Amino acid sequence: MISVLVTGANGQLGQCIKKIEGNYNEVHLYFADSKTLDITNAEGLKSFFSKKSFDFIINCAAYTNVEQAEKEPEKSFLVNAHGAKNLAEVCKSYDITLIHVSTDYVFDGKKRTPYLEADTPNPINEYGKSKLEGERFIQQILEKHFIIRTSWLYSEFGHNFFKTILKKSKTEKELTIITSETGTPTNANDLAQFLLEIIQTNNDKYGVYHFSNQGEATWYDFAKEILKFSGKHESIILKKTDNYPTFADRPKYSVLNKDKVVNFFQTKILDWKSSLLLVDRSEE
Ligand SMILES: NC(=O)C1=CN([C@@H]2O[C@H](COP(=O)(O)OP(=O)(O)OC[C@H]3O[C@@H](n4cnc5c(N)ncnc54)[C@H](OP(=O)(O)O)[C@@H]3O)[C@@H](O)[C@H]2O)C=CC1
Ligand SMILES: Cc1cn([C@H]2C[C@H](O)[C@@H](COP(=O)(O)OP(=O)(O)O[C@H]3O[C@@H](C)C(=O)[C@@H](O)[C@H]3O)O2)c(=O)[nH]c1=O
Repeated sequence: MISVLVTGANGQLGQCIKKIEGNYNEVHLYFADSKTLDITNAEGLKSFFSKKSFDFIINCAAYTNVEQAEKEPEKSFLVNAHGAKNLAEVCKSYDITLIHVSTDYVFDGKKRTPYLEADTPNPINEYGKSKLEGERFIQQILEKHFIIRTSWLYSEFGHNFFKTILKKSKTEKELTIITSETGTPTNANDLAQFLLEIIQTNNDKYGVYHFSNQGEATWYDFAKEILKFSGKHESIILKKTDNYPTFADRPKYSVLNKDKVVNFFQTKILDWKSSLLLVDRSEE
């Protein structure tokens, strides 16, 4: 039995992992939410790990409010950088492999072809800067790590663009959506499955990997497909804009190149539009 701790378990990705728990008989998952295990509390972590043992940690704990991070960057750094550092230290002490989730927002968006793992990050907002610092702490402290950068996560759980558009479509007749940012919407259920596949392969190909769904879209394209998905595309006016006012800057282009995960893990990745159709409709 492989013993795995999932931190930040009540978040979007944590809940997607919980949903598929039953498909992996050889993996025992222990779910810890932010109250049970605060990754910023180094002493609390030491006490927790002195009583329990794990082979892997999947770190789903993060500060993910991109807008708010501009106003309180210290909170974003506390969780995304120092929390990640604390976990790396614990993993080193107890010989645990850390699977850490990071973001396309570590890039500045100046490229026009999909970002490779070898491309130099240059985040343009506080959330992205804090996530990059977290990556760097892990790389400095711990050999046995997988850093999985993903993008534009959505699912039936938590807060995400998909759910925002569904909610807005219930009360508003018209939506205005940005066309000047291109990336790849990623079904968090697909990512959850990939993370458990990494554990199952039990390999030592440590390092940084990019995982998202295939293809690319603007937020406008994504909103259009969400409205189609919910059958609202004929009743709501969808307007394009290239300037939606926000506190945080976002990369204009953040599509991730997935060749490395496809080659190393032989994983099959769905196109973003096909995967959107598979989201659980009961939560709508
Ligand atoms: N959402 C997205 O679009 C994307 C996310 N990512 C990355 O994917 C990962 C998962 O994201 P997602 O599931 O969407 O995020 P969520 O915001 O849905 O979940 C994050 C979870 O972390 C918990 N958390 C916050 N602070 C702490 C802490 N100090 N100790 C323990 N837990 C804490 C939160 O708990 P509480 O609510 O109680 O604070 C929450 O349950 C993150 O690393 C994120 O950076 C990458 C690309 C895109
Ligand atoms: C709600 C809304 C947003 N937008 C714009 C604002 C912004 O530029 C873009 C995305 O909006 P959001 O704020 O929902 O998404 P955002 O929080 O930026 O999403 C990001 O979250 C973090 C956690 C990540 O790691 C990223 O990969 C990415 O998923 O869409 C519109 O144009 N119209 C709208 O009605």
